Parts: sequence; structure tokens; C-alpha cells
Amino acid sequence: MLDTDDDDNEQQEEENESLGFQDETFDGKIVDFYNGDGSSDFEEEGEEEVYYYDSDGKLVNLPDDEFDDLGLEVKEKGVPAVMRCFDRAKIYVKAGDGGNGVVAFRREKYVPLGGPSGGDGGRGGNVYLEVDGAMNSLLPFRNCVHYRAGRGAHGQGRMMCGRKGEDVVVKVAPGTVVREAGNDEVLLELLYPGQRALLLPGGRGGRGNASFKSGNNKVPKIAENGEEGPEMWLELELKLVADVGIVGAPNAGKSTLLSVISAAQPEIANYRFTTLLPNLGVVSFDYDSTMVVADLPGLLEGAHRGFGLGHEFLRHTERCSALVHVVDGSGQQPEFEFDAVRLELEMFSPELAEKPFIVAYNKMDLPEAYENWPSFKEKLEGLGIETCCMSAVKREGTHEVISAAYKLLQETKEPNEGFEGFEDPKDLNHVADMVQKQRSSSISEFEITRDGSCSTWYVNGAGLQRFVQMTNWRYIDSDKRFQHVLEACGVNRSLMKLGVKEGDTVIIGEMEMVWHDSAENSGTPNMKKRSTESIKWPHLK
Ligand SMILES: Nc1nc2c(ncn2[C@@H]2O[C@H](COP(=O)(O)OP(=O)(O)OP(=O)(O)O)[C@@H](O)[C@H]2O)c(=O)[nH]1
Ligand SMILES: [Mg+2]
Repeated sequence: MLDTDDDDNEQQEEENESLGFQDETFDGKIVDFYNGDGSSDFEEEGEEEVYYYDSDGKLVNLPDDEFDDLGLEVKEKGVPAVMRCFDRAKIYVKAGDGGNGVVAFRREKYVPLGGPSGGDGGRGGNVYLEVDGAMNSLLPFRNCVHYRAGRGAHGQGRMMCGRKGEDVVVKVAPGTVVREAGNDEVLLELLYPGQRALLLPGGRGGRGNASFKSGNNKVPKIAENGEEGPEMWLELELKLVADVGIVGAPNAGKSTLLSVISAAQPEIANYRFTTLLPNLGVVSFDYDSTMVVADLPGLLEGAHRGFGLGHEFLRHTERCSALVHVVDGSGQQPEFEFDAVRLELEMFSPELAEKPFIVAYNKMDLPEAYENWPSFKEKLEGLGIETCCMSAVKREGTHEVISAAYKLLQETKEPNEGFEGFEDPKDLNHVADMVQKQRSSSISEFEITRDGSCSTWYVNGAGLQRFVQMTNWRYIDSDKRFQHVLEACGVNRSLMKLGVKEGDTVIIGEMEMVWHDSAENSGTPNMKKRSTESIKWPHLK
């Protein structure tokens, strides 16, 4: 019998550990932060200390104010991986490179001088972000982090242009906020199923020699490389789009309420933290009036310090217009439980605490809840808080609760507040427009810097770097065109003004060049590649 108990205990401990419960043996006694009935062991023993996990994972106690001074990050501790990953993700996206153009000449019987016929390369594939209504988390990004669009096919003879690269469509959940990694500025808010944003346009295909034909040069032996596709690391953050959020302590009956009022089937069980990820349900009253309700994980006293599941998930309520606060009436002190959860909401964000809410006193079918109800009601009504009682399991009073929530919603809701700008699908492409604008910057905009030893010059300019990258040095005429462009856009002049000397190194984009004061046959200043092979400069981005 004893053995079985021990086994059971061990199993429970393991479960708790994986769930992030903060029961821990400390100084030989069991410390339980929260007893589930609104009381805590510290209080019963008259202790005021705060316990936290230090860097070695040991439980230490500290007075409250000193704890705050420490600024410790304990939130993530013990939070299950599934919870940590479902609403934040970091992904890499890259648009496809353009295909290369080719040099070819038409050779045909009875067509003696067929002329250049090298086709252009195909455009690289684009990267799109699309809202998938069936997704409710960002968990798929745990397994797949890199998204690359296909490269365009190379051009071919007979004026044949290359095929366009395959697009990549990254599906995200409704309510996903997109930022560039390391930058707080929001790039996109993807709210409604079906919304699609062009994020990165594919690289342009390189031109084949047919495109270079001109009156001066009727047999051009030149073709371009395809343009490299832009790349980016993105940070995705999910903020669920719901009208009403159900909050409350663990095991209060939040999921049961959602299952009764909507067709959602969240997991319901008689233990704390059954719900680890928020669930959404659609409540419909009649044909036109529906509202989306989110059932959130349980909130504990001390959640802002990382107790229980922490309170990170509360940001999903930021888009809710109203809250339903479910209180377990069968607990020993429902008022205490109510206050503790309210305090956590306030600590998370003052705006959240200011959202209109109603209190749903649950489990009225149990005698202890029934007995406590009058005093609870009296206390909250004294504070001017709207309170309803219900038994979610027996489906009694739930309609009143949800009707009251709907009424609150009607009073407060401002449709799509703050996101009107993104409603127009054209606006969703503003990131792509920005990337495109950056890429098409003029080659005459550049800046010249010089390193400490004075013999290396760096020419920086997006347009110029792109030109260097697209120059295909295998073709004879490329070098000539390169020299001509440098001359025309003023790089040579600027370098000479700054005092460049024979043999100095000039770095443009990924290319390393050597400066010559006068070229062998022309007598004009010139730059030559360091070797016949293109030398990629490793430190430059
Ligand atoms: N007697 C009674 N039990 C209820 C009632 N509502 C919920 N329960 C029970 O309370 C337990 C917890 O219910 P859940 O709906 O999982 O509670 P929760 O608030 O979602 O819990 P977490 O997800 O763990 O935070 C389950 O065993 C339910 O059957 C009720 O009105 N009366
Ligand atoms: Mg639940």
C-alpha cells in the first residue's frame, strides 16, 4: 500500500514538474505556494517571505521589496515548452534569387548574322505571409524555421527567358504581429483569415545579351547575374483576436464555461493548469450576433513573478473588449481568490485592469459555494462590481453570464480599433514596397570610407553593391561596362579627390579591386579585379 502511494507521489511530482508547478522541498518541509482554496502556506504560518529560484535552481527566500530590486527573470522557469513556443516564434525568410541571363547568338541556316539571342533569367519567388483561420498557435514554427522561395531559372538561347521561382507562403494564425528581429517596430498585423501580405519580393532576373543590343554594340558579349533575393529574420508574436476573455484562478471552471456556451471542446479536468494554451470559441446568439471568447490558462497569486504559468499569456486579452472573471465558489475564500487574480491583472497592465468585466461565481451546485454566495455577492456589490452566479456543469446561469458579457461588449466595442490601416490589402504590401525601394536606390548614391592603414577604400552604396553583385565577370564586355559605370557615377573622381594611389585596394560590395592610375591602353584611371577569380570579401554584408 505504502509502495503504491510512493509511486503515485513520484508520478504526481514528475507531472507537476513538467507542468511547472512550484511545489518544492525546502529545508525538509514541503512548500506549496498556493493551496487551491485561496489560501497559501506562508500566510497560515504567518510568514512574509517570498521564495524564488536562484540561478542554481535552488529555492531561496527574500523580502518582497528586495526581490523586485533583483529584477530576476524567473518567468520562464518551469513553463512548459509548448506554452513558451505557441505565441512567439522566430523565423528566417528569404526571397528567391533571380536566374542568370545568358550570352547566345542565333545560328541558323540561311540566317547568316542571326544576332544576339540570350534570354533573361526568371524572377526569384516571393515570400508571402498568409493568415490561416484554422491555426490558433505558432507551434508549427517550432519544427520549421527557415522559409526560402525558389530561385528563378536561367535564361536560354533563342531568346528564351527563365521560369519564375516558386513562391513561398508562410501561414500564420489570426492575430499575428510581425516584427523584424531585433527591432521593436511592428511591420505587420495579420488579423483576419485570408489576409495575405507580400513580404519579400524575389530578386530580378539577370538580363541576357539580347537585352544589351544597341546601335553601338550589335553583338554584346555580356549578360547579368540574377539579383540576390532579400532575406530577413522575423519575430512573430500571437495576440489572439477575441472579443471576450475568460480569466480566473486555476480549476475555477473557465474551460467548462467555454464548452457550455460554444462548440469549442477544451480539455476539462479536476486539476490545476489543465489549460496550457488559450482556447477560442464562437458564441452565437442569433444569425448576426456572434462573439469570440477566449479561455485562458489559470492565473495564480504571484504569477507576475513566474509562479504557476506566469502571466505572459495575459497579453492575449489585450485585444479583448471585455473580461469574464470566473471565481470558484467552492474554494475556502472566494473573495481572496478574486482579489489575488484582480491584483495580477493590474500588475500585468493597468489598461487590462481597466477593461470592463463581470464576475461569474461558479459551482453553485456545490453546497459550500451556495453558502458563500450571499456574502461574496454583498462584498462585490458593495464595490460596485456586477456579479452573476452559475453552475457551468449544470448549465445553470451560464446564459445570463454570457448575455451580460455580450451587453458589456456592445457598450464598449469599437470595431477593429487601431488596425484600420491594415484593412486595405494594398497596405499589407508596404514591407515589400520598402524593400523594393531600398533595392532600386541609385548607383550614384554612395559613401567612401578608408581603413586605418590608408591603403584600403570602401565604397558603400546599395545601388552600387547590387550592380557589382549582378555583374557576371565571365563575359568579356562586363569589365568594360563596369569601368564605364564607375566613371559615369563618379566613383573614380571621388576616389582621386580623396587621394587614392596606384596599387590601393578598393572594396565595392563583395568585390576586391586594385586601383591603377592609368590603364595600359586607354591611359584613364581604372580598377581591376584582384585576381581572375572573383574574390569575395568575407567581412562585408
Ligand atoms: N461541481 C461543479 N464542478 C465544476 C463546475 N464547473 C467546473 N467544474 C469542475 O471543475 C473542474 C475544473 O474545471 P475546468 O473547466 O477544467 O477549470 P479551468 O478553470 O479551466 O481550469 P484550468 O484550465 O486548470 O485553469 C472540472 O473537474 C470541472 O468538472 C460547476 O459548476 N460545478
Ligand atoms: Mg481550463
